[in-house]
Amino acid sequence: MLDSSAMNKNGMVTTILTRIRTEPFKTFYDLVGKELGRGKFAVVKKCVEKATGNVYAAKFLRKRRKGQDCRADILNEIAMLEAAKSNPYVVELHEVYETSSEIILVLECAAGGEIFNQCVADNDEAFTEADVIRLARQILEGISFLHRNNVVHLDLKPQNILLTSAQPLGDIRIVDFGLSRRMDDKSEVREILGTPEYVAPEVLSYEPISTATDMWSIGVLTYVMLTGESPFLGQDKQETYLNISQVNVDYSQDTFQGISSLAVEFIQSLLHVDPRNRSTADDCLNHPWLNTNPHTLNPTTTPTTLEEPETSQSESEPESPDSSPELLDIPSYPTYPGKGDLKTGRDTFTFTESFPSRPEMQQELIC
Ligand SMILES: Nc1ncnc2c1ncn2[C@@H]1O[C@H](COP(=O)(O)OP(=O)(O)OP(=O)(O)O)[C@@H](O)[C@H]1O
Repeated sequence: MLDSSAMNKNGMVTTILTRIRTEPFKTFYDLVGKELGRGKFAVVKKCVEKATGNVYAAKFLRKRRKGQDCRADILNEIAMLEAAKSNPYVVELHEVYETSSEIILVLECAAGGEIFNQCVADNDEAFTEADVIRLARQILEGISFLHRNNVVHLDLKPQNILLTSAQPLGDIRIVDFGLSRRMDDKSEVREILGTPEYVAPEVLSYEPISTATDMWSIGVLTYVMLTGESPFLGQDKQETYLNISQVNVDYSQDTFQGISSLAVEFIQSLLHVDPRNRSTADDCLNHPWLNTNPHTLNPTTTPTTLEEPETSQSESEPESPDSSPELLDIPSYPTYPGKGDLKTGRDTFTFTESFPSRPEMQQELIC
């Protein structure tokens, strides 16, 4: 459990237990093969520990980003990984090195790559519903562990769920704790960050963030894993935000062809505007969809129309987009968009460009 005294006002923790080594990384590791992946400020490369021959993934994180010192953000990422150390579904942190310009996280290597690849794969390589049930259980066990330890991930998406092997299909590992925060009962965390397609409505409306914020993303993630389509992705970011704030989701039989109605119910239990109405990770683990023999599941018979936005709004729900100050910055509101054949995009953003009404937040999110 993380020590709350080590937490700053935004839920960031910068006190870590891991010793940061300053010897040259290459004295102990050889870089091998091609890059495993990259994000905005990091590149991840496969490496072999010379002493043991063990393979790891070295994540090279730049300390300076857009002219700002972001070492504290990296320490926070390390602290979050430490908090999740004993969970098998969270990537394991082996060692940390530091140079004048970078911090290198030596992580367990998840050799099967991102589940994103299978989400957008052609039919024979795409996940079956039985695969999704098994992987969703693992994701939820990892997330339930994080939430019990007061950690919210805040960037759950198919690019941050990796596989130990792709074929045969292995187990999942949750990665990228760069946006993760510690929650406690005493302080509220409100931040504008995440990846537009996966981000929860309360993030867009600058309401407090909670463990339920991750649960929304799990609803989106499950949708993408089952259908290969991103439920809220619009033609541009504004349309995506509008789709999210109105919970404009296509649950049509066309989209959910051959998928059980229990799966649809499971997703619906997560995609509620009001975070209090969303299932928790433990509720999800008890949901019948994850506890039924996949071979006995019946394909869906859900309606073919777009879901109506939720009508009864509580205090914490954003009101209609017209009265939401953040969304008022959006230049024009499209009417309900036709979804067409949208596939999931892979861009990661912080919302620095899209919320000009919150300069103080933008400053914070420059990293
Ligand atoms: N432990 C790992 N094993 C194998 N591949 C990894 C591992 N960690 C990360 N990767 C690959 O590198 C990519 C980038 O890693 P990660 O998301 O942690 O970087 P990031 O810079 O924090 O990303 P972002 O800009 O999305 O915040 C991942 O999507 C994945 O493809």
